[in-house]
Amino acid sequence: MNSNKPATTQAAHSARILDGNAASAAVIERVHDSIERHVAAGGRRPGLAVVLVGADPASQIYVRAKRRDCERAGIEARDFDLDASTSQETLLDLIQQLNDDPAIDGILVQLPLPAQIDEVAVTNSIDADKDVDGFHAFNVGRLALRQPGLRPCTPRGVMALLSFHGLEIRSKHAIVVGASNIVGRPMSLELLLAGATTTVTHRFTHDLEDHVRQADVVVCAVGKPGVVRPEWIQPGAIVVDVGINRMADGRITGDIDFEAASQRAAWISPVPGGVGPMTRAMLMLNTAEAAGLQVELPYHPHSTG
Ligand SMILES: Nc1nc(=O)c2c([nH]1)NC[C@@H]1CN(c3ccc(C(=O)N[C@@H](CCC(=O)O)C(=O)O)cc3)C=[N+]21
Repeated sequence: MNSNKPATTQAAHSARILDGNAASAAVIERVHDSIERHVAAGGRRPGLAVVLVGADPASQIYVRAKRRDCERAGIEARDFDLDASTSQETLLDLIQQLNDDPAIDGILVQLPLPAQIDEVAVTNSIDADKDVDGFHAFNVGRLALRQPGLRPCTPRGVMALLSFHGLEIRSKHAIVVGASNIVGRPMSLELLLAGATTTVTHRFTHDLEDHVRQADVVVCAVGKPGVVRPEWIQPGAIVVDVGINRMADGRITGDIDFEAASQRAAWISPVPGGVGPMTRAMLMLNTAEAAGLQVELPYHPHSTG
């Protein structure tokens, strides 16, 4: 990554990489092992319904990657590609069928949805026990109350990425930058449950710099580059970049200047190859768990006690 830089600079200051590709492959392998054992013993192969409404190019890329992950995990993917003009009623009817289908363990409706469809109505129409995205109000409530339930894939994936690299965050000061429904807010709950002292900043925060400067763990989920400046990062901090931004040349980059932040952080997640693959691995894990399987993880999860 820094191969065009002098080796001395690299050795003295470069952060270690939170390798999402390696961690994701290890998780998917364990999911696969668990499923193949289950199937060999006469069990039914877990099924995941992937519903895509419309042909948003980014969504198509993610959905294609999820289908590949299902093949690697041994999950049966059932694809439902609906026209962009699909009515809410038609989508709710499909979800009802999938809720009632015993061969389907997980239902994922790719977001964002077209404007004529109410995302909240759709999310809450999914059987909470098949809600492998963890977006249903029941599951968000269970997470907040520290009850067992399906958890949102990206925050769960961030915790798994930290665990996989042996990083303990209990009693550390964590900051979450961004407070969205699907990343920032559930991320703050995960960190809180793992015992981090957790600060959440968002669009109305005035003193972002001061908060970042005090953080041992920085999770950035803004969705645009440059909001968190690398010089604010405390030397030795753990930096997790959840942002995925597409540049003019089609390549993707995170929210944080990776090269500059690497000179200060002890650990940093790259984009691509950091949180993104973990989100997808957690989808496979959630689907196996929704099917009632126990998966032996390749790491010790953060204790939430
Ligand atoms: N119901 C629903 N659930 C989601 O989980 C969901 C969604 N809707 N809508 C869109 C976002 C986005 N998202 C990504 C997942 C993986 C990568 C990923 O694997 N990224 C690769 C690179 C992919 C590339 O090159 O484009 C990486 O970071 O290494 C990216 C984005 C899931 N989302």
